[in-house]
Amino acid sequence: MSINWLRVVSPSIVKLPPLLPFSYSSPSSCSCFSSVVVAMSYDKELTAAKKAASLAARLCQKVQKSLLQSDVQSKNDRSPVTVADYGSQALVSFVLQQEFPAEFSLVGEEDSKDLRKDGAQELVERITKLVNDSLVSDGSYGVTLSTEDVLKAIDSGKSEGGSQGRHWVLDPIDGTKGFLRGGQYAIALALLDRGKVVLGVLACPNLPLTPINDQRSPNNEVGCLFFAEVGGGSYMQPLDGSSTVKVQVSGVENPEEASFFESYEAAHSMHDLSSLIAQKLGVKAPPVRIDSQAKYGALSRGDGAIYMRLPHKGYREKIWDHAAGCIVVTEAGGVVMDAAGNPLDFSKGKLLDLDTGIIVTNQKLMPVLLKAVRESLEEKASSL
Ligand SMILES: Nc1ncnc2c1ncn2[C@@H]1O[C@H](COP(=O)(O)OS(=O)(=O)O)[C@@H](OP(=O)(O)O)[C@H]1O
Ligand SMILES: [Mg+2]
Repeated sequence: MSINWLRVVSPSIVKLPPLLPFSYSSPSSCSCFSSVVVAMSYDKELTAAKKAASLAARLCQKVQKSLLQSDVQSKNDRSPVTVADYGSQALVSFVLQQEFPAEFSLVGEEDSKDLRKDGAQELVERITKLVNDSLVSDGSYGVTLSTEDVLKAIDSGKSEGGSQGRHWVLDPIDGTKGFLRGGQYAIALALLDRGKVVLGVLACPNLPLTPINDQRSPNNEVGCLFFAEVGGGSYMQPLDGSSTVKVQVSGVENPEEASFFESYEAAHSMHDLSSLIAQKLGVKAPPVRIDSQAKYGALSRGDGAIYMRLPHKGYREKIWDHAAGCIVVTEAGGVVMDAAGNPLDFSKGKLLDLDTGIIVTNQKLMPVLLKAVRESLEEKASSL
């Protein structure tokens, strides 16, 4: 890796030290894991998670490429994302089970119910072919899966998670709308150990390797893999597996200089509320709207300083939409909280039990962001 390349990428990306062999006490502000010191290494799990997510990313890239090249694709045809979603979950599940046959539990977004219905056979065959092609190109396992093997691998994701034992947490394609649009999406994989997120991997096939909106360096090269292990920092490498860099969140202290991320889809986050909060903070830059947990990845390397996710009333957040992103950001020095200032609790099963929304920023900006969020929520409530 050349130092010049590092300089171009971002001032907040610094040279890579070797990965630490053991985890150590986490910063008290970190919301993803325990403040108890646990001398535990998850290196083997991290290596497997990176491999699984990278393979799944390649599978998804292949499907998205053919989707975008196809001019007969109807706007409402969700079959490409369906095939890639299930294929990604089957592949990740298969790889993790091969690596950890003794102890395996996966909380995945998908299950095979719809695939077992009449008329789904052709879909299942397409998924199986994609998975087998990926396994052949990897060459590690020397097996060919049957359609039933693939359905079983998908269904291994039925765990409920919780506060006991270890559970993998997977969003096989986070940002399905972005995937269909040709925009951002992510394969998000995390490991919970006794209810705490201890590692996370975010494969973002369409995220530029250089900072988003950087006028000086064109975003020609895309495909980022972010990964973090508790106590070991956050890292990014190109999806092709070359040079790794350590990443850090933005050090911006003046909110006027901060730019913020939010969901691309207005249905997923209240853009009017985030705009009010940004106004209170004096943020000058317009919002950066991108799909999926690619937002956490981009924030972890300092592309922007704030991420606000403020779903409409009644929406319940799922752990697979935040677990990997949360540890990637906290290990990069950031803070992830709900809108009331509580850390996220991943030990309660598939759902997060939280107040109003999720906000993410660096340690310096969090108090002012929380204040602006509280005031804006009060104003919104009194105007109803
Ligand atoms: N109504 C509503 N409110 C809030 N969030 C919702 C809602 N509906 C869905 N989702 C979840 O949002 C995930 C997509 O993440 P983003 O909102 O960051 O990206 S995007 O703007 O939708 O593209 C998306 O993840 P995927 O389903 O994996 O794509 C959903 O889990
Ligand atoms: Mg999702």
